[in-house]
Amino acid sequence: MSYVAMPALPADFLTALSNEQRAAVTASDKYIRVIAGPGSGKTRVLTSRIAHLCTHGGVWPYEVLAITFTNKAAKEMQNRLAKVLGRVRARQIAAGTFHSFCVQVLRRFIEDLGCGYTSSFMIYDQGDAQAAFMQAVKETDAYKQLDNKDQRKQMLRTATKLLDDVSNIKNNAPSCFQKRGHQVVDAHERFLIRTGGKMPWANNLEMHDLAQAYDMYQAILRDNRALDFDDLLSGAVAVLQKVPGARQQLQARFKHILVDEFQDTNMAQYELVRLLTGEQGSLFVVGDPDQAIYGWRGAVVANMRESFLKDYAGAITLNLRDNYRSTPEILLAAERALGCASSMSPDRQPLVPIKASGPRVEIITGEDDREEAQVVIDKMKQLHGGREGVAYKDMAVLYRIHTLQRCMEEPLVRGGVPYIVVGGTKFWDKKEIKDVLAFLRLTASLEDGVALERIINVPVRGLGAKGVANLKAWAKEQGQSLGAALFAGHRRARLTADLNNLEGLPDLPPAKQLGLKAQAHAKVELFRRAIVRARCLTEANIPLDTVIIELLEDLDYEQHIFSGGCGGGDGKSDTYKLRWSNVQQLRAKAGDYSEDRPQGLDALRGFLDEVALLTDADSEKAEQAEGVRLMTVHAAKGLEFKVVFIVGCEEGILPRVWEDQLPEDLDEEIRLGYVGVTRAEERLYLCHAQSRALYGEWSRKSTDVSRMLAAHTSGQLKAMMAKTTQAAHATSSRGPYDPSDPEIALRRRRHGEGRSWRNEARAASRLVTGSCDLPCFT
Ligand SMILES: Nc1ncnc2c1ncn2[C@@H]1O[C@H](COP(=O)(O)OP(=O)(O)OP(=O)(O)O)[C@@H](O)[C@H]1O
Repeated sequence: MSYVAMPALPADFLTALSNEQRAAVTASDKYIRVIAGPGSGKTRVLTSRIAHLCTHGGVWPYEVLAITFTNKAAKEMQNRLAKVLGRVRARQIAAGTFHSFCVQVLRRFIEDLGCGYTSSFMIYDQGDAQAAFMQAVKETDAYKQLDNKDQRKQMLRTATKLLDDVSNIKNNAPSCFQKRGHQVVDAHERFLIRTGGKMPWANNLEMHDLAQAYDMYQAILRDNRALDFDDLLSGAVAVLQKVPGARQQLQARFKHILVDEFQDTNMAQYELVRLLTGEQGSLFVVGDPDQAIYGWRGAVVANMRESFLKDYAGAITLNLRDNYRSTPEILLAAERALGCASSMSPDRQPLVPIKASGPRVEIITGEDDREEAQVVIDKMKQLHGGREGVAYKDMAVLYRIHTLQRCMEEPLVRGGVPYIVVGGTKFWDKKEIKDVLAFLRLTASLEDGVALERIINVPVRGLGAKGVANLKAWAKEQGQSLGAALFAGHRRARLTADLNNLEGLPDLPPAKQLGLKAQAHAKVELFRRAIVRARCLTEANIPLDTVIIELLEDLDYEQHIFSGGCGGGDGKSDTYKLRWSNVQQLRAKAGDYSEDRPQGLDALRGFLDEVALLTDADSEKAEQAEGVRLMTVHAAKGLEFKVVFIVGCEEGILPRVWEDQLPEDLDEEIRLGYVGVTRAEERLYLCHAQSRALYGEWSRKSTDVSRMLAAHTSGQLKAMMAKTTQAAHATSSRGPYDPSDPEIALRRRRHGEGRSWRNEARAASRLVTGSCDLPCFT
């Protein structure tokens, strides 16, 4: 597998570019939009343009802001640039994701907004936000009015979905920071009317209930001095809108802004870029509307398609059409998949393969999902053990939904094929890691109620729900949050000379006053002292990893894991060793992070920020480790593999189809298929099962083959394929891709003669009537 090899930039980096890439790198226009197909070298272009600006354009590195899709991409970009500019200059380039950039803006300017937040705010990740939102929903009238327990449960279950709505609302109403719920919901409604979207929450809560939940949720965040991911964006937008000094400072610094994956920007991100660019800045955006796959989380493809040209007078458009990644056969499959969409960009340009012809795209048909998986695994073994000797790490299995991961895992284990799940249960989502992070968050912010709630009874302190409720009631009596009440007087605490103990921390009130049993009371006191001691050690600039060792020892956390407190048996089992080694890894990561930085609370907060801002694509799986990669198509965005298997190419799975689906949602599913197909460099296998059990169903149900796969195999396309591939294959030593190949024909028959091929026909007719351009392989 290559996690898209970034180009090493030699001093003469311009010569390594194609003509169209060089045109994009050297263009001197102020506003540039580059529409770049998959595999066309966006990353190379972005990196080279920055190098060019700094070496030939008289630009200082610190004047450049590069917004990348992942933090990892930003780091790699800086490493490559170091080869041209030198490490010191490369480090001056501000490169990161939208969220990490916004955190920096907010740490510096949030107090100027006068919204009550200080620069030491915490960042709530998805899990924390969900916990806070559950609490908020419970406070709504709609919830309280339900007297039926099942209905209440149902409402809480849908709260996760509602949180997505809230997230979309925030992202589509860029001026919403700290506004009231009804204003924000109204703004979102106007946005939806304007863009023809539908009200996502209508079947769950009325609008005023949603507005109320929104207000409650924001209040919980405020009380905990926390911001969620979406607040980071809208907060930074608010800074740029309302703090003229900040805006001027940032505009004066970032004279050259470059944004990758522009098709996936939401309204808040678009507005942020607009404000940062101002009148004077230059803006270079790269993206591909055909790979827009994040509409469901608020991305607005029109930002790239239309708004950019309207908002930036004199903007030019350049195209990168050459595809360096995939064989013509794979690109043909990609074009066909995309041809199933009901609409496409009017300005889209077909991909041009640079690679020579390769093996044909194969269809794998299983009678059921077990057989599908088995055939895939047999194929992997054959490729690995055969003449080509393809390494397992160069193969990927992509799927639309996580459930399909499980169908693959067991046969992989049985077949002795090593594999790595990318973006599955991530290191950072493991229970023990979440616990330790909650201890650290509480250390950094003693009022963080969500972190406190998670670990108030971890390791077990005999509190139970009643004990916690009594503690909360006690805090409420004093008009304080639980954190504020528990840690009151912490400022008076001092470390003893040997750093082992605390002096001056006032004791908790007696057990009776807190409504606790004596033993629980004593344990809460120990817990409290452990956290305050960790805080004092941090403030005394003790290295972060040492603070973690001390804290976990004070809390006796290893014993907690040893005795199965995190699940998975007692100390004899491997689970204990695994969990404890995860904790050790976390400690080491904290040590690495803080190694060349000043210690103290800022280092702790910086480390927690970095962790909170990790994305799936920042996955830390060792890139060189052997093993087939398993991941969703979303997680595969931006990656490339020699061999790709897309499993579950069935209607309802890829594309996912649901009731009331809007045509644009279906088109996004089709684009997702296109993204999947274009990850393959040399070999592509489109796989499906004729019957499948999904979502815990006991029996397998028969399936319809995906329209994208059907479009690929359609007989009606044969003539066109022959015509369009002729030129491309003229220079190839191998024969052209031939769908009439007996092997495929056999598989198709096996798939079921007489089956309704309505999807195939529908897709084919769209192509035949020419509603999409076929690739120009000339
Ligand atoms: N001028 C070039 N010469 C040779 N190889 C190139 C050139 N430009 C790009 N490549 C290679 O093409 C592959 C695809 O490049 P890259 O991953 O940057 O594409 P991309 O446009 O970001 O694709 P996607 O949008 O699909 O993620 C990489 O392996 C890259 O090294």
